[in-house]
Amino acid sequence: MIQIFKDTQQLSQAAADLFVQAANEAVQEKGRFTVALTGGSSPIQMHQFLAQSPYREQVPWEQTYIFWGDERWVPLTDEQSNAKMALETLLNHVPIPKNQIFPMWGKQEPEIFAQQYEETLRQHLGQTEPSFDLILLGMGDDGHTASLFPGTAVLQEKEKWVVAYYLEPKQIYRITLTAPLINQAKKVVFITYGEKKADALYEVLEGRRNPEQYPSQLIQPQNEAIWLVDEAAYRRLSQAK
Ligand SMILES: O=C1O[C@H](COP(=O)(O)O)[C@@H](O)[C@H](O)[C@H]1O
Repeated sequence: MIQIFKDTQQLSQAAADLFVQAANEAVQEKGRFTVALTGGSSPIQMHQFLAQSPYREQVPWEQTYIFWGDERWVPLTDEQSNAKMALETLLNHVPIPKNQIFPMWGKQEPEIFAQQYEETLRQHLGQTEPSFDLILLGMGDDGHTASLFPGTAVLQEKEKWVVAYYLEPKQIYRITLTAPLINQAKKVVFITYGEKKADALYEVLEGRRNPEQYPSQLIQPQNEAIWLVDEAAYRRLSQAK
């Protein structure tokens, strides 16, 4: 499902609304809410809404468990850290217990950390049908999502939930949830805006199937993904209609 917004403020507010709704539904149903945040710049405005009234009071923070969809393998003090961004724009401003926040960063080797993160997820996502209540995703100009980058081996992963690997072009380790786990989520929301995303958005949603080049095509959750896009990102799709 695609929802189109005039500007990033309206789009980010809609994302915050979906967050509040998913959180309350999950807590009503089973007493807790598990969510994976996205990194990059796209979620910042949504975080700022959630950190302020009236949104701040509408989220059951005491019952919320925060994970990440992906991370650059850098300490929490590094400007590249997705967790640092989320702490500064959202998590440091809301009453969430600190032991319910699970950044993708540790002192061990990234591959070992990935295995341990998966074990932690297995303890939190439920036994019978393990799934996140909500996964937020962004999309890069190249069609990547989380750290599922074009042409990487992680795109073929069928078993593991979390994978760390060296991303040669960017000269950095990345750690990411895999498509099989993302697709088990109860709700997946993409936050995508800006002219620079227009070509990739078109290819992902209307182009021929080619997830090696456009990994966002791998995201096909049991319940349809919700794409929140602005008019600039939607431009090529609107021309095609
Ligand atoms: O590297 C990453 O990029 C994508 C897209 O970032 P954005 O700045 O265009 O929003 C992001 O979704 C991912 O979490 C991040 O690690």
